[in-house]
Amino acid sequence: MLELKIQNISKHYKEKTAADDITFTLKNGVYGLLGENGAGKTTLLRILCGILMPDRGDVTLDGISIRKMGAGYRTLLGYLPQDFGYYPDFTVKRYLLYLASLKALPRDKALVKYKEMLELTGLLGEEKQKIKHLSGGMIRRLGIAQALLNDPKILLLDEPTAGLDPKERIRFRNIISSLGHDRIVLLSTHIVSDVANAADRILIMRRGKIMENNTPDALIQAASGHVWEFVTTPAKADICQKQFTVCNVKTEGNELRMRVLSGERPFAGALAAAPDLEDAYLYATENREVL
Ligand SMILES: Nc1ncnc2c1ncn2[C@@H]1O[C@H](COP(=O)(O)OP(=O)(O)OP(=O)(O)O)[C@@H](O)[C@H]1O
Repeated sequence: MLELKIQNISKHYKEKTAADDITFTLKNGVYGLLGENGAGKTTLLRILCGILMPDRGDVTLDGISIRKMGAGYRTLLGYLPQDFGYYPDFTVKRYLLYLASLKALPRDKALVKYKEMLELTGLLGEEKQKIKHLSGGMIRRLGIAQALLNDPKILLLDEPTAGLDPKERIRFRNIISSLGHDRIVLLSTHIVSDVANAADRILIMRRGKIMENNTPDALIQAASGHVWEFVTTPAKADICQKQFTVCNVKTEGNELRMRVLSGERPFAGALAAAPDLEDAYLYATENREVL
């Protein structure tokens, strides 16, 4: 099993710190990289791809620096950038075969592989369609198809569900879940539900640092006892918004059902609620200064 080690990685853009002494190890499985916009996710993924040099630290695969591996590393890698470049006038088939040739796949293998990828991503039948005529969701699926052409052992996906409707998100999540058995999959997103079911581990990134690296269950467990629900009036809800981190608000007739984070029971009538991963993410990031 491959072991991708990220060791003391730092990256600065002028005075901005995008990666701040990051250390963690990836093995086979699906990892969700969660963080708000600007947390440093894209920077980290680009460093893992070897297309961005860190100021400090190193990334090693089975003990060998990826800088030294060069092209050998790239053959093991599949990458879906946030804004992946595609050619609007290319057909789906031409695009995938073109990408396969860039990845140095022999033609006969490419012809088999591109069909397999179309099947996996639900695009079979769209071969002759020009990319500019595909929906946003189909283009994203085409993005994952190209990233998988060389059967990569390391798959890096940067915000793959951005702009997708709920049905496409579910479709995408199902594809991701099926991929983590025999490879490293790292998926960056700021949407918790994108990784809630698919990820074996969750990395939470904030201001260039990895604040948490744990299983979803362990994160949920840590938030246990800190999530409360109660029904209140709109006027009182305003006060609560200022007092607590609010996980959710739902209208119930003239009143509001609030779900908040609190170290102790906020009111006599508040009931302890079982945390979900969204609550756990808020709990892990709320009021915690990044050291
Ligand atoms: N080329 C650059 N020059 C200057 N600052 C940059 C550059 N690239 C990123 N940054 C800054 O570094 C920080 C991390 O950016 P990055 O794109 O890695 O975050 P992100 O978590 O991927 O955010 P998003 O979800 O918005 O893409 C941000 O504050 C960003 O403005």
